[in-house]
Amino acid sequence: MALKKVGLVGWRGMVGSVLMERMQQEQDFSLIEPTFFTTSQAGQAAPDVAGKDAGVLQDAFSIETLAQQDVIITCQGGDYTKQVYQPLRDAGWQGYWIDAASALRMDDDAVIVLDPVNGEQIRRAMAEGGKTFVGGNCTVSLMLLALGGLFEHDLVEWVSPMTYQAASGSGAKHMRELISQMGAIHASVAEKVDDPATAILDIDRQVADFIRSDDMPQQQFGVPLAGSLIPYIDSQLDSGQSREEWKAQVEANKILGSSNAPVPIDGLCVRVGAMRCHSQAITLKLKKDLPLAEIERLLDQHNEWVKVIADEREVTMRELTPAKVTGTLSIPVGRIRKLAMGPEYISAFTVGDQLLWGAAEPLRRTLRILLADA
Ligand SMILES: NC(=O)C1=CN([C@@H]2O[C@H](COP(=O)(O)OP(=O)(O)OC[C@H]3O[C@@H](n4cnc5c(N)ncnc54)[C@H](OP(=O)(O)O)[C@@H]3O)[C@@H](O)[C@H]2O)C=CC1
Ligand SMILES: N[C@@H](CC(=O)OP(=O)(O)O)C(=O)O
Repeated sequence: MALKKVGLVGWRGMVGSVLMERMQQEQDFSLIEPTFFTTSQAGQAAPDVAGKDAGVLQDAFSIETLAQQDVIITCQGGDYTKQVYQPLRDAGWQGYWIDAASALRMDDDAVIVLDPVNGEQIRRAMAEGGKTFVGGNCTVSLMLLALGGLFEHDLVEWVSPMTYQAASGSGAKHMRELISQMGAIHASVAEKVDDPATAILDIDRQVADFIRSDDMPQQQFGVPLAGSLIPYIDSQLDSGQSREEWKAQVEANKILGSSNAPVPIDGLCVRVGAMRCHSQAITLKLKKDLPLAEIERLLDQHNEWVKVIADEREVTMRELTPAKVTGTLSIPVGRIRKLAMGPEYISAFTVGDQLLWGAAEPLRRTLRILLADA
């Protein structure tokens, strides 16, 4: 079956825009007949992608129009998915649904897609008639790409990822607010910063007073992020975990196909003042004592994006940071060493762009697999 008709929902949002860029870079549009949907601008001109006239924007709530698509890719968010997905299926639509939102991830008939880790599972599901494919949570996908070599060889007894998550995970408005907070802090003390004679403790006091004041922009986050951090992401669960922390074990094990005997994965998720790269400091226990060189070899060879960074100061400071990784598909992993707790206890630090591998890239690669296998 030729799967040409692809409907795109959420394409002008932040994740959707990154997806559009990547689809253009990889010439995905040459393989499909795109239809662009909108929840707010139906009838306006569709974007010009790869010189194709895609007509006008279609109503993203029209079950009838959606049902004409072979494939729907949505980055519109969980509320949209909840509103539209089931009525579309109930109307008899048998097409492929590829989604960035978390709403359907843990459904039995949905596969969480991260093909460098579970490509076989994705292809098997497609061959067996699976129609629902959902991108994983960003920290989960980025962790599995970094540590895939150890999971693949069933070497991991447990993992504790402590995250340093970027503002982009909260959305575009939050990214703007982070920059506003940074600018406002500087503006509040600029003269003193420029005067080398000023006492640093005076500057510090003034900055602290400003950050705590009502003048600090915080409409989106509700609290300061710049000059501070937020040790809670997503909603509160009865388990004591945040929902973001809960996702780590359930989603990672679903991707790994180990939900029946899950690898324990649990840690704290923290928002920091990075723009769009999530970092994770990982403690893991191996099932056996392996030489460091072997651990590094397994990690490095797992996929073409992961890159082991030697545990040396200079290269780590240059290569293993959000500033270096942002806007790229690279997944560096470094600070790999044996911890004092024993030879099976390993540390690692990894960074990844949460809009690329963390959100958009697994979706377009799933479309590619579909197009190749159809
Ligand atoms: N942010 C992230 O890191 C991640 C997000 N996701 C998922 O993706 C979903 C979408 O996230 P995100 O891309 O950040 O959401 P955005 O808020 O950037 O975009 C969502 C929608 O808002 C509408 N919109 C209204 N005004 C504008 C505007 N000025 N510019 C662009 N779009 C506008 C668009 O819909 P329309 O054209 O219909 O009006 C757009 O598709 C999330 O809800 C989540 O489920 C998944 C992984 C990571
Ligand atoms: N919760 C993530 C971003 C996100 O959208 O995650 P999910 O797709 O699991 O809802 C963050 O804040 O960094």
